[in-house]
Amino acid sequence: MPEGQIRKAISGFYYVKKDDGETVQCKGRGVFRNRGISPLVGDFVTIVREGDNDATITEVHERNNELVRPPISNVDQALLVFSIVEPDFSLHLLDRFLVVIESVGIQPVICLTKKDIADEKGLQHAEAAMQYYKGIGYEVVKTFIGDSGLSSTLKPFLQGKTTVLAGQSGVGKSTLLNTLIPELSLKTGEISEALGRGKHTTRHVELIEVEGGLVADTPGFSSLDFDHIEKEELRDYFVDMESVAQDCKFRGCLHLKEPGCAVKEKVETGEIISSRYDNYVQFMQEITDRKPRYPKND
Ligand SMILES: Nc1nc2c(ncn2[C@@H]2O[C@H](COP(=O)(O)OP(=O)(O)OP(=O)(O)O)[C@@H](O)[C@H]2O)c(=O)[nH]1
Ligand SMILES: [Zn+2]
Repeated sequence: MPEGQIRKAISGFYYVKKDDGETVQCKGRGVFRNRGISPLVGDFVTIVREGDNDATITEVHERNNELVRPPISNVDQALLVFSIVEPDFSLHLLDRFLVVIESVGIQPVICLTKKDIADEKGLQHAEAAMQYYKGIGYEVVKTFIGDSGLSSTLKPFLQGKTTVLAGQSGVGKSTLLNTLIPELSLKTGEISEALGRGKHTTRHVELIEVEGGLVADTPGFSSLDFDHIEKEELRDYFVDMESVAQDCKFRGCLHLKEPGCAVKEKVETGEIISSRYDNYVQFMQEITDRKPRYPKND
């Protein structure tokens, strides 16, 4: 039976790109609903043909991961968009995004925008910070509006991967997507403000082939809470801490008040920047303060 990937979903129909390159419109089987599975864009599926133009999805293969916003599965990478100015670059927000993205098993790539309007001070601040993040293994790219070389800058990152864009409002996600996928024409800041609330009309999600990879055509992923993260897990999402944790005196060290903590030593010497550690402590507090969750009754 043919296999393929759901690239688009609109009003009950799924558009499956088969392994042989053909795209087929498919219905989902009712049986999925009974099992609580709803096929997602990004899913690898098995289909059966029913006549020339119709087909049904008979099986959804196991997912590597799935996101709620945007609703897609099997995402490899998030392009984490941060502007150097307007809004100002924030290390706190960067660490927050990194933790959330690492926690769902997606590789982050940091993308700095608006270098064309950044002043010397803002640029230096962001660049100094980026030296550190590169040092702990993160990829960093810089872009600006109207950058004609954008596709080739991003090509090595997009190739062979499924990518979503993430970042706070106004950083330039739609602008980036429009430059990468010119036929999209997503509304950017100025226009959407004029239209007021109307901009949040629901639209379908699609995975579009760009530079040898797939990019979700929607700037999603803005939920930044730690609801799904446990206290003992948080440290694993700080790569720089995780890599020295084996030198802590206590095996289960949370790098807080424990004696002989290798992480705190590295913060003292400056090998781990203090903003990272401060953010870790603050996120830990948020998780600790979280109200206990009770199972829902419905
Ligand atoms: N100067 C400059 N302006 C930019 C750049 N990128 C985006 N902008 C502007 O910043 C504003 C916001 O850009 P958007 O692309 O709408 O930002 P967004 O991240 O999609 O914002 P939301 O839709 O609110 O999530 C727009 O006015 C863009 O024209 C850039 O690199 N340089
Ligand atoms: Zn420790």
